[in-house]
Amino acid sequence: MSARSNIVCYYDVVSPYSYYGVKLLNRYKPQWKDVDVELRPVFLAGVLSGSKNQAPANVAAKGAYMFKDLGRLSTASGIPMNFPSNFPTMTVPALRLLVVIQKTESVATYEQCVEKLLEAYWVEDKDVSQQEILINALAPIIGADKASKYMQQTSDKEIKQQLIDNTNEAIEAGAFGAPTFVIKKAGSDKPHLFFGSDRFEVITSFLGLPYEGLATKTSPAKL
Ligand SMILES: N[C@@H](CCC(=O)N[C@@H](CS)C(=O)NCC(=O)O)C(=O)O
Repeated sequence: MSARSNIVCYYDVVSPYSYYGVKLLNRYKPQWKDVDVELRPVFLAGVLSGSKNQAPANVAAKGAYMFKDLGRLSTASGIPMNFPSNFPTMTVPALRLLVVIQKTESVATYEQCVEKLLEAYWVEDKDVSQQEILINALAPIIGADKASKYMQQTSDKEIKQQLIDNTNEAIEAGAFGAPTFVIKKAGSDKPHLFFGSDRFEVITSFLGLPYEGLATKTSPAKL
């Protein structure tokens, strides 16, 4: 049991709402005191099948709606998004790479790498299924040598297992999609699950934290 509240955000790079979830979390986080936040990579396809759910894009009407909703969310939040030309793509190499980085680098560096790979896919339309593209994207943050070394480590049994464990942990917590937030209030071990990048108003009310809405004072939407 911790004296601080705790938020674990389960995300996949393939998930556009995970992109918004992580961006918004990073935007709000500096205003939140006494809260620990962790970004934990999961394989969304595994979460969907493990919870007997299916991807929204598999339902034609949901897929069409989602496409419009993502554009509106970009306008409302001031967070840029360009729908990638190869959607969905295989993100397991990217997720395993982030598992290695989370185990090896500082929290700040890991979080920068998460944001960078999400942006590579959701803003720059890079094919993040390709090892070379992942290494080049992370080189400015951790250096090309380390990025290549970490990429080699993605074939380690322990790293593959960690991604499976993260995914199973999310399913066991009740996740059925991404982003999923599992939250424990300060002084309690009881987990509470919230689904979606649109739940911050409810999450902050639940934890008694400040929340300024999608377009904060500092977001481009209000400039
Ligand atoms: N309303 C949510 C939608 C999140 C969402 O649709 N996530 C997709 C992955 S990008 C998913 O896992 N969907 C499962 C479902 O809708 O059941 C939000 O704004 O974040």
